[in-house]
Amino acid sequence: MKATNQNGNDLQATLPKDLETKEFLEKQRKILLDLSDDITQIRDKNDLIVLFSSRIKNLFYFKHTIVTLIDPERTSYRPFLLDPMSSPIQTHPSYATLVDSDFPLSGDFIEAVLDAGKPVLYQMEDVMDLPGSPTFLRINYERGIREILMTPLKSKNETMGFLHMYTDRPGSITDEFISIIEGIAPQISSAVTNIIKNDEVREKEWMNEVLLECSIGLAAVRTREELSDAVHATLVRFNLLRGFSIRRINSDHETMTTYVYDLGVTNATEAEITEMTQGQVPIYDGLQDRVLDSSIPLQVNVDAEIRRGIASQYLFVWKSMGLKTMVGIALRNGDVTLGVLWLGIEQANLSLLQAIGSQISIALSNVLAAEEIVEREREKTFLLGFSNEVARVRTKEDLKNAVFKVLSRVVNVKLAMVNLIGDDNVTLKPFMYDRMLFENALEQFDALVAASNTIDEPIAARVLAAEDHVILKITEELENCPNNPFVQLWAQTGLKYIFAAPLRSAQADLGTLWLLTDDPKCELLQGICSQISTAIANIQANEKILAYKRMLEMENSQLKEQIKRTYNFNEIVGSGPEMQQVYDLISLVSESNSTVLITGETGTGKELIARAIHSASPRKDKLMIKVNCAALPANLIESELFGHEKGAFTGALERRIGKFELADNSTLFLDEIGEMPLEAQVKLLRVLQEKELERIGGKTTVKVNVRIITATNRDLEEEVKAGRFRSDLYYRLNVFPIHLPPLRDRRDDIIPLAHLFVDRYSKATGRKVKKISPKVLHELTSYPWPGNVRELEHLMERCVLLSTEPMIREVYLPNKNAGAETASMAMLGTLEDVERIHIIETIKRCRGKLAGRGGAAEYLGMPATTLHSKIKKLGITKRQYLAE
Ligand SMILES: Nc1ncnc2c1ncn2[C@@H]1O[C@H](COP(=O)(O)OP(=O)(O)OP(=O)(O)O)[C@@H](O)[C@H]1O
Repeated sequence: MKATNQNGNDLQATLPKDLETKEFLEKQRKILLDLSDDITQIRDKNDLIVLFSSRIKNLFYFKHTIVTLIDPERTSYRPFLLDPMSSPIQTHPSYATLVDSDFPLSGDFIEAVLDAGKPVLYQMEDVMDLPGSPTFLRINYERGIREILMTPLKSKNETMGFLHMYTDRPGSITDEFISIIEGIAPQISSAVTNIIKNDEVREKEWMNEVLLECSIGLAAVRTREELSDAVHATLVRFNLLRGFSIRRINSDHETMTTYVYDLGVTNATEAEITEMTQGQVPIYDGLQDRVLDSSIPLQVNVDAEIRRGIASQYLFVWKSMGLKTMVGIALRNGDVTLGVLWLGIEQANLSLLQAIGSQISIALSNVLAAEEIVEREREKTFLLGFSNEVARVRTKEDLKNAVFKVLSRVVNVKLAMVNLIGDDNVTLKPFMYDRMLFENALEQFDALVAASNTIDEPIAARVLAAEDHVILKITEELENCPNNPFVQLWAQTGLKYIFAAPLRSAQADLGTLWLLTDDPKCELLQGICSQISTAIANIQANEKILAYKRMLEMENSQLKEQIKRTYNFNEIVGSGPEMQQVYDLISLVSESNSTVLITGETGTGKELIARAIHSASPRKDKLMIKVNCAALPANLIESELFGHEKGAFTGALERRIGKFELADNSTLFLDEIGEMPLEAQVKLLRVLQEKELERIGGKTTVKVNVRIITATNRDLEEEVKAGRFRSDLYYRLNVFPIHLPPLRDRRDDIIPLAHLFVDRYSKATGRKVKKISPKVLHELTSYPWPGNVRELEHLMERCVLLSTEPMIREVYLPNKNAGAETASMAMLGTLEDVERIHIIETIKRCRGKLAGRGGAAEYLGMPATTLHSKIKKLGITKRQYLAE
C-alpha cells in the first residue's frame, strides 16, 4: 500500500504549492511558535488534551485525537491518551475493549507510518479492511470518521508512539495542517515523554504513600489474625488481591505450612483447600526453593511449572482453582528466611511487589516474635506446673504418672522411653515407655525392652556424651545404621525426629530420655528433661533412705535381741570338764574366720556359744546376724538370706537386702541349719564358695565377707545319709565342730544355773525370791532335763513367779510323779496362781497393752475395768509383765 495525501499525491514527494510563499512560511512559523510555547507548558495528559481540543482545533478542523504508545517489547501499541470531549466512538459498544487493547505493531497500516517517519494521511475506506488493520479504524468509520492522520512520535530516534488525528470531513486535514503537525510532532513527543515520566513519578509517589500507609498498618500487627487483615488490606490498596497465602518455614527446615491465607472466590474443593492450607508442603520442590533463593519476586506460570516436572500437590490445586500465573516472594528478616508469599496475580510490578514483600516480612517477623514470646511464657508456666507436680513425686509410679500427664499436654511429642542406668553403672534398663506408640512392631519392641541394653550401645553412648541433648533425624539414622533395632522401631512410628537427652543429677548420669516428635521444641523438652532428672534423683535418694531405714530397723531389732541376751554369754555357767572343753574350743576358734558348727540337743546353749565366739572375734564391733532356718517358710528362706530385687516375685514390692549382705564384715549365725531346704542349701554353698551372692531377680553379684556359724540339734551326718542335707555343704560347715553336752551329762552345772535364773527373774520381776530349798535342789539335780538349760530356765522363772516367800520350797517338775494326782494338782498350783500366770502371760503377749483393740482385756474376754481390779487383787506389778 502506498500512503497518500488528500490530493492523492505520493506523500514522500508532495509539498504544497504555496508552502514556499513568504506569508505561508511566516504564518506557519507563528503557529509553530505559539504551539511550541503551549507544548512546553504541558505537564499532564489534561494539558495535552486541552492543546488538541482548543489550541489546535482553533486553527484546523478535526474531530478527535488519540495518542497511542508502543510497548517496551515493541510488538504492540496501546491507547495512552483519549479525547473524551469530542470522541464520537465513546458510545460505541466496543469502546471499552478498544481502549484497553493492544494493537499489533505489524500490518501495512502501521508499518507504513513507521517507515514514513512523518505524518501519513489515510482515507478510512482505504485502510480499515486491510489485513492486519487495527479495529479502531472500522469503529471510527462506523461513527462517521473518514480520514486519519497518523503521526509517529519519536524519542531518541525511535518511534515511541503515534498521534492519531481523526476527521469526519474529508479534506479538512490540509497540507498546511499536516506540515504544522509534523513541525510540532517532536515537541508533542517530548511532552508525552514528560507526561510518562511525570506519571511514573506520581505513580511512585502514590505507591510510596500507600506503602507507607500500609507499612504503618503492617508494623502494628502482633497476631496472626492481624497479619492476615493487614496483608489483605495492603493487597486491596494496590489492587493485587486475587488470593494470597503466606507459607512459613517449619522448624524442620524442610517443609512449610500455610500461616495466613485468603483464597478469594475459588472453585477449589474443600479437600483441596484443607490439603493446601493445613498440610506441609516441601521447600525443596524445585519451585519454592527457587523463590527463596531469588532476591526478586518470581513470576511463575503454573502450567509451565507442571510441565517442568514440579510435582508438588499445591501446583495442581492452583491449576484447578484456575490460577495461571503466580508470583512468589521470599519473606526474609535480615539473613533469616521466614517463608514465602504467594500471590495469584497475572501482571507484576516487581519493584512494588518487592516493597510489599519487605513490609510483610517485617510484619511476619514481628508476629512470629510475639508468638515466640507467648509460647515461651506458656512453656514457662507449663514447666512450672510440671515442676510443682514433680516436687510431689515420691515413687517411680508417681513419676510415670506425672511424665505421661505432662507429655500428653505437649502437642506432637511422644515418649519413646526413659532408661535408667543400673547399679552396675553399665546396664541401661527401660524404666518407662509408651508401648502403644510401637503398636505396629510390638513383638520387636517387647524383645528390645526385655534385652538388657548398655551405656556402650552406640546411640546411647552418643546421647550420654552430649552436653544437653541430641536431635536425630530418623531417616538419616536409618540410612547410617539400618540395622539398629531402636532406629527401626522409631522409623515405624512415622515421626520425624528423636529428641534424646541424658538424665543427669549433679553431673552423675542417671539414664537417658527418648522422645519422638515432628517438631523438636528444644527448650521445652530440655526443661522437661531436667525436671525428670531431678525427680529420678529424688526417687533414688528416697529409695536409698528407705533401704537405710529398713537396714537400721533390722539392725535395731537385732540389737534389741542382742541386748536381751547380753547377760547370757557374760554369764555362761558351767565349770565341769565338758564345758571347760567348750571354752577351750571357743578361745581357739574365735580369732579366726573359720566356719563353726555347733551341735547339741535343744536348749543346751548353742546360740549362747555362737554369740560368745562372735564377741571374742575381731568382728565383735558389728552385730551378729541371726537367721533361724526352721522359723522361715521354705519359699522365703532364700529371699531372707540373699535379698531380692523389686518385682523379683509376686509380693516383692520393694528391693530387700538379705541377711548375708547385712552380716557383711560380721558373723551370720544360721540356727537350725538342719532344717534348711535343699534348694537353699545349693545357694548357700555357692555363696560360701564364691563369697559373693546375687539377689533374687538381680543380675549383678554382690561381694560379701561373712563369717558363718551354724547350729543344729539334728545329727547332720544322719541327715546327709538320708539325703536331706547336702554332703558338700555339710563338709563346708563342719570345719570346726563344737558339741554341747546335754544338761543331764553335766549335773554339776544344774545348781549354779538354777541360782542364776532365780536371781535373774527375781530382779526382773521385782520379787524378793533369793533361795532354793535343799529339797528342791535335790529334785532338780535328779531330773533328766530333756529340754536342757532352757527347760531349767523356764522352770525357775515359774518358781519365782509362783513363790510367795523368799525361798523356793516347791518345784513342779513334769512327770516327776506321773500318775500321782496330788502332785499333778500341786504342779498346777491354786486357781489364783493359774489366773495370775495366765493374766501376766497374756499382758506380756499384748506387749503391756491392757485395754482397747488387741489389748489383754479383749483376749481375756473381760472388760478392761474388770482386768484392772483383777490385777490389783492378784498383786500383779508392771515389772512382771513388762520384764521382757
Ligand atoms: N551354760 C549356760 N549358762 C547360762 N545360760 C545358759 C547356758 N546354756 C544355755 N543357757 C540359756 O539357756 C537358754 C537356751 O539356750 P540357747 O538358746 O543358746 O540354746 P540352743 O541350744 O541354741 O537351743 P535351740 O537348739 O532350741 O535353739 C538361753 O536363755 C541361754 O541363755
